[in-house]
Amino acid sequence: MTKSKEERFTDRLHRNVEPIWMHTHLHPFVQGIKDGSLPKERFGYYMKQDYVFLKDYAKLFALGTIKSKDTETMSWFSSLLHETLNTEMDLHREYCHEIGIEPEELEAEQASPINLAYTRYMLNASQQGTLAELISCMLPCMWSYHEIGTLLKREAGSLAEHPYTRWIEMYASEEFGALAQWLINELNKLAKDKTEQELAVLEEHFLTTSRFEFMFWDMVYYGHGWPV
Ligand SMILES: Cc1ncc(CN)c(N)n1
Repeated sequence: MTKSKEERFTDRLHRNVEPIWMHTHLHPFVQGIKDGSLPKERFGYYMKQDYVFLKDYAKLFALGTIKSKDTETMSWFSSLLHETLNTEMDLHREYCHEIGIEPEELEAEQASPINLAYTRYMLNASQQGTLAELISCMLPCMWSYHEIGTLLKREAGSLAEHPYTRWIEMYASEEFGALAQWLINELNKLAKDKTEQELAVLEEHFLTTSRFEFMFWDMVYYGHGWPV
């Protein structure tokens, strides 16, 4: 009889959030990207809010270098920071340019309540906590987007005339997947020395930020802003 493969810590994390991620994949905003039916103005609002999000999200990678113990780990975080600011945010700048959103408008965009709550949660937990806490906060962002991109690429059919081809291609790409995979591997390494109590804290961060991911899609779809 073959021995079943040992479960990694991130398998456990993924299993716990599967219902949330499934709802995320089926969210009308994500489905609208897939079939191209999402109105350009809605996509533009998402691009602007996501740009604000990424400005803060990128700071987590800088914090990652501060909390790293060796130059190889520092170098990975520095690549993640560079890719986010230059490759991923270039996509946002390009889409905004095409939609007619001026660079000044993009730079001046203010975070919606959900956006603010999500980034403040991650920045706070990452500043106060360990490197493992930092990665467990940031991981649903990278991992769930790669899953979504991969699924959409498989399900969308021809992307030749599709309005959101570049978005799908970026998040489905091997390059993006490799960055998410590095974070997964790193978290599994760090988890090996943790007590069950410490693992439960990591699990909580992963669950909370997975919920925020869903709420972010919901926010850009329905346009939830400040009530007054
Ligand atoms: C809200 C959100 N989550 C994740 C990603 C992928 N970096 C993103 N761009 N925006």
